[in-house]
Amino acid sequence: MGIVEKIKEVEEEMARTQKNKATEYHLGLLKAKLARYRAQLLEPAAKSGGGGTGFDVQKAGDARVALIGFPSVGKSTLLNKLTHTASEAAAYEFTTLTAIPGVIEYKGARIQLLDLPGIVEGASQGRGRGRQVVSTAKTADLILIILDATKSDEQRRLLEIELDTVGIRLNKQRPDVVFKRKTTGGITFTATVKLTKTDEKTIRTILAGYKLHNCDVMIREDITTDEFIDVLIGTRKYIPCVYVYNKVDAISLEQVDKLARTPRTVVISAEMDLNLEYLVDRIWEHLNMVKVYTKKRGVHPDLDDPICMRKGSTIEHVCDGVHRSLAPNFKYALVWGKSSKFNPHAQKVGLNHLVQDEDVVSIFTK
Ligand SMILES: Nc1nc2c(ncn2[C@@H]2O[C@H](COP(=O)(O)OP(=O)(O)OP(=O)(O)O)[C@@H](O)[C@H]2O)c(=O)[nH]1
Ligand SMILES: [K+]
Ligand SMILES: [Mg+2]
Repeated sequence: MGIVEKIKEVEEEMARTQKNKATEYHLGLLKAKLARYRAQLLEPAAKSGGGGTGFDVQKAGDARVALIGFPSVGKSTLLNKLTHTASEAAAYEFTTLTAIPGVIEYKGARIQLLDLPGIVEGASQGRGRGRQVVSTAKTADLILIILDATKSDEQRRLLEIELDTVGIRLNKQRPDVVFKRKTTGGITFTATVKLTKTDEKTIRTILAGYKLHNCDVMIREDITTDEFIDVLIGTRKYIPCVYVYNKVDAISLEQVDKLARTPRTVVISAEMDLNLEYLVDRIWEHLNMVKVYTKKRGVHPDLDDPICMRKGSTIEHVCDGVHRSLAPNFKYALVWGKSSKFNPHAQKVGLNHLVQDEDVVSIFTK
């Protein structure tokens, strides 16, 4: 039996099993099994067709944004409008057959935008080029889910399922769980908060299902059973996403207004150039980018050429952004701005100092 059939079997068993206290552990086991099969399905070595590798497009710029959607929702039209790239756009489905990169230049940052083939329901199971598309999506810092405003909203849920199936967790944080494998000593289980959505017994059942008999588990957040399995599997990607409804030129103002009020949603018309600047602003915001200006001694900072990094970056990242030789020869840095303890005055800091948006940094070497 192939993995796809095995998955189907487990899914059917889960559907048959009534959800109650008595079946909770059994369902937990099935969930773990399902997660394992799905992980296998995406391994490059899997025999069941396709493999799990994405399109081979080199990462470029300061961040990567992937366009995901069903065929003919306007992904290529959008790429062409936002970047100086020509990706074929046409009225028939599956116009785009591979990944086409373009670059958005914004606030001194270079954001790579990836146009991808349309995916179909079941993409994650290997239908169409779906597996390659969703694997490529895993490499993105932000996913734009492109939706056709003239079509049913079911498309959004279906796309979310496809991405979830390949291990992409949209708009979620990695669960706050410490998990350590050991060679002896059995299982140590600690929860620092009250667990209302899962319990110790379920978790121990799952650990047994994975043949994990020696490990430390410390749960610091009220997680679900599924979230615990995510931690065990370990290869989940936590990626923010923005829902983009295209073709709003073709629906009523009332409908546009309703869509626009949904969280994390932007309404646009790629063809009519509606709201595209606003979309780029939101892309920037959700990428959580910070830009830092560097300053040489005795001169003003260079405001035209900031270094752009993801939020959570340090002085070490700033050094690497200037030149590879800088960090190894680093002595100290002076930082002005929000991250300085003495703002508006400078603070002397080391490589581990976290920078904030619009900081000015001077680096001193040995
Ligand atoms: N009314 C309207 N039509 C649009 C808009 N954007 C794109 N289209 C049309 O939608 C059709 C599909 O556009 P594409 O850009 O090829 O769509 P795609 O998502 O890249 O399609 P695939 O590559 O086949 O998956 C074309 O006929 C476009 O002219 C829009 O904002 N409004
Ligand atoms: K098309
Ligand atoms: Mg296309």
